[in-house]
Order: sequence, then structure tokens, then C-alpha cells
Amino acid sequence: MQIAIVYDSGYGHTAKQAQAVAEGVERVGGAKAVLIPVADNPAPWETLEACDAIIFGSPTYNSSISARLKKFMEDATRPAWIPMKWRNKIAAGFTNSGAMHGDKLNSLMTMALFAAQHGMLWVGLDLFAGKSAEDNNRVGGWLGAMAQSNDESAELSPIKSDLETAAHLGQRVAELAQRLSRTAA
Ligand SMILES: Cc1cc2nc3c(=O)[nH]c(=O)nc-3n(C[C@H](O)[C@H](O)[C@H](O)COP(=O)(O)O)c2cc1C
Repeated sequence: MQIAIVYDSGYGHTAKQAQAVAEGVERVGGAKAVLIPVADNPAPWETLEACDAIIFGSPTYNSSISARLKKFMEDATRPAWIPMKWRNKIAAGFTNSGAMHGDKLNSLMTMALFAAQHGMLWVGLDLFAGKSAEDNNRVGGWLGAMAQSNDESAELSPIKSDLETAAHLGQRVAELAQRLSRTAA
């Protein structure tokens, strides 16, 4: 089973979050993560079609997803949306930004609506809000995995709990995708 992680990252922080999502996916036996940075053009549409689920990720820039992820979404119209290639695939999302709030929810909502327009099945986070910086889901979102990064090297941000939250989402998507593919078989 293959799970695609389609993401953008201007300065490496969201890329680190994407890597954590991939690690979470691969905690599930038989699941392989395929990292697809949207900066690599053109997108591998055939690989995406072959994947069992797609997880979208972006830094929050100006209260929404990055222009590069938006371009990927628009580019998907002809190869994926018109022929409904991603219908009934599981989708999920993650985002990272400088402020603790930073309007991250709007980025996840943009991804969830995009997934809905493709007939995909959106999976959110099943974690109660953390109470301290060490807890998973310290940012307290339900729609997807959120992370906060200071303006410092991606070696230092996002912190461990945010990365574990991202891994948790990856694992959850892989487990559900596996369950769905068994039901379909
Ligand atoms: C153009 C631009 C717009 C930004 N807008 C926001 C914002 O709306 N909210 C926020 O919290 N941080 C904002 N930031 C900060 C980034 O989200 C933050 O630096 C993030 O870690 C960048 O991730 P990346 O290294 O993957 O690009 C912005 C940064 C840039 C460059």
C-alpha cells in the first residue's frame, strides 16, 4: 500500500513535518510513504493515481496554503479532477506556521475542501488538545496536524511533540487506508 505526501516548504520546516508524517505512515506494516514536493514539476500524476491515500501539507503563508501548493491543486484539474481519479481515496492534511495560531485552520480547510471537490474522504486528527508543549496536538486542532515553528533553523523547529503529532496523523491515515482496501477487496 502506497500513501502519497504532497507538500510544500519554503524554508524546510514543513518539509520536516512531512518527513514525520512519512515516518508515521511507515509504522504500519506494508505501508510505504511517497514524499512528493510540489516544487518538483510536473507532479507525478500516475503515481498519485496509484496511491491509496494522499496527505497534503503546506506552510501557512498569508493565512492560507502556499502559492506552490495552490498551483498543484489547479494543475490537478485536468489529470485528476475531471476524470475523478482520486474519488474515494482517503485524504488528510498538515500545516506549519510561525505563530501558534497564525490562521493555520484556514490552510487545512482549503485542503479539506479541495479533497471534497475530488470526492475524497477527509480524515482529521483523533487527539485531544495537549496541555503542555510536550504533549501531542499542543496546537489543539482537529481537522489535521498543526505545527508551530520559530524563525530558526529547521533543525530546531518544529519541536518533537509537533513532529509526533504529524507522525500520528500519517499512521492513522495508513491504518484507515488499509482497512478501506480490505473492505474493497
Ligand atoms: C510569505 C510568508 C507569509 C507568512 N504568513 C504567515 C501567516 O499567515 N501565519 C503565520 O503564523 N506565519 C506565517 N509565516 C511564517 C511561516 O509560516 C513560518 O516561517 C513557517 O515555519 C515556514 O515554513 P517553511 O519553512 O516550510 O516554509 C509566513 C511566512 C512567509 C514567508
